[in-house]
Amino acid sequence: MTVVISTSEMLKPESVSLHPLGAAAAAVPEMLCIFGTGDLGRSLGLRLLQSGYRVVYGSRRPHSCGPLPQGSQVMSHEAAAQSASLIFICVHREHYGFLETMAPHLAGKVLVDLSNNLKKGIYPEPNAAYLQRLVPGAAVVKGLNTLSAWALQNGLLAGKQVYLCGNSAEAKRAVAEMSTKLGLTVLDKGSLSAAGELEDFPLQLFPEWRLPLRVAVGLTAFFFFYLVIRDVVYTYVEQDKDISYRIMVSLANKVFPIVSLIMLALCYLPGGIAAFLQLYRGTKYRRFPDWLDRWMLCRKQMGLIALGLAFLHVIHTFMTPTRYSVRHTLITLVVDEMKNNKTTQFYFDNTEAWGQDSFYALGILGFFLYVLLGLTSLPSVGGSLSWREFNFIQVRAQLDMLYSHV
Ligand SMILES: NC(=O)C1=CN([C@@H]2O[C@H](COP(=O)(O)OP(=O)(O)OC[C@H]3O[C@@H](n4cnc5c(N)ncnc54)[C@H](OP(=O)(O)O)[C@@H]3O)[C@@H](O)[C@H]2O)C=CC1
Ligand SMILES: [Fe+3]
Repeated sequence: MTVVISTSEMLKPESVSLHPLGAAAAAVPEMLCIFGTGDLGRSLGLRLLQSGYRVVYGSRRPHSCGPLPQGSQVMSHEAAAQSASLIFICVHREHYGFLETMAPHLAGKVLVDLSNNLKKGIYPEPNAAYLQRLVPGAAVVKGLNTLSAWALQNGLLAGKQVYLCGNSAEAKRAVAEMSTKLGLTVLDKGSLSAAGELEDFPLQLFPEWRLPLRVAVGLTAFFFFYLVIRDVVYTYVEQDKDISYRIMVSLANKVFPIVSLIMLALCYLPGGIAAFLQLYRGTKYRRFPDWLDRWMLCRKQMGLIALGLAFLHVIHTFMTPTRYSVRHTLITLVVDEMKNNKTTQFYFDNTEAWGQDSFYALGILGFFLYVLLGLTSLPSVGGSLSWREFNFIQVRAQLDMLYSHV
């Protein structure tokens, strides 16, 4: 939809105050400008309109730029810039050149740089610093670049954390106010020199999962090869028996609980080390060493991996009696007994029955406590417990689970 606006209808920049003081000004929704009518521009415009703002697009081709959110206006870059004091730059960095030529029109404006790069280190300076160099008279704010057009389009913003940085406190405040109105939680990352860090965020793939996953894969590989050699290869060499089929279930079912318990220990160990370190240093106001910091930051992920492996262990254990090899062994035993007309193997051993049932009962209890630990670690659940309640469940569940399993 294209709405061409006459100059008289356009709001003059003086009247577009970011902090409307008068009641009259408050009645007119604030006008925000978006440069670029691509994916991000359109989704952001839609969200802003739904949050009660008015939106004007600045485009190279205002008359043929395709469908835009209903209620928005579209003009040339210059005209659009005049009607708002906050401008979102939804254009790729490669095309920033045109902003330099229109720098006089942008003096005194707040420019929000949302751009991302495809790879780290393609450009010598961050996109936002480049933009500030092209338009020195404007206040550049880097931020919101971790949002996606998809999330904006679908309104998946509530409580999502976004980062901002910029040299002008006033400009940052204006962008932060707007972001809060969209339902976002804003974290100020300081001056524009943090822009590079912000531009790297979207390029990271689950950063807090990397270390726990590496540890889990490393441990799994180690125990797997150890058990293959100890159980399969050794049996083959010593007894000339091929039991390699056991790799799939029996062996895996030995690896899962081992790695799971180690991961669980690794999840709670750094908390203990940190507490000892604080006692040793006599203060809690000194930074932990880097390795401990990194370890502490991925505790939740370690715990979740431990829970996942425990879950696999449960499924494998319940599946054991249904396996061909187990059924074959049992049937062979029965047939042998019948052939020899003996029933020595098949008297009912009460102790054995007690043993197995207790084994399963404790296993189920252990797994239940594991899940309880996992659930209380979720922020939404943990947040509803008092510190004492949280501590009680965490400590008790850990101890009981270890006892029940060992
Ligand atoms: N898509 C996403 O999910 C996200 C994108 N971003 C960032 O937002 C920016 C835009 O992304 P996106 O909307 O996906 O890209 P698109 O390619 O969809 O849109 C870019 C827009 O820029 C304008 N443009 C293109 N070439 C030029 C030029 N030479 N001079 C001036 N304007 C030009 C066009 O608008 P017009 O024709 O109206 O001038 C075009 O629609 C990028 O920097 C990207 O990194 C950041 C976070 C998420
Ligand atoms: Fe077990």
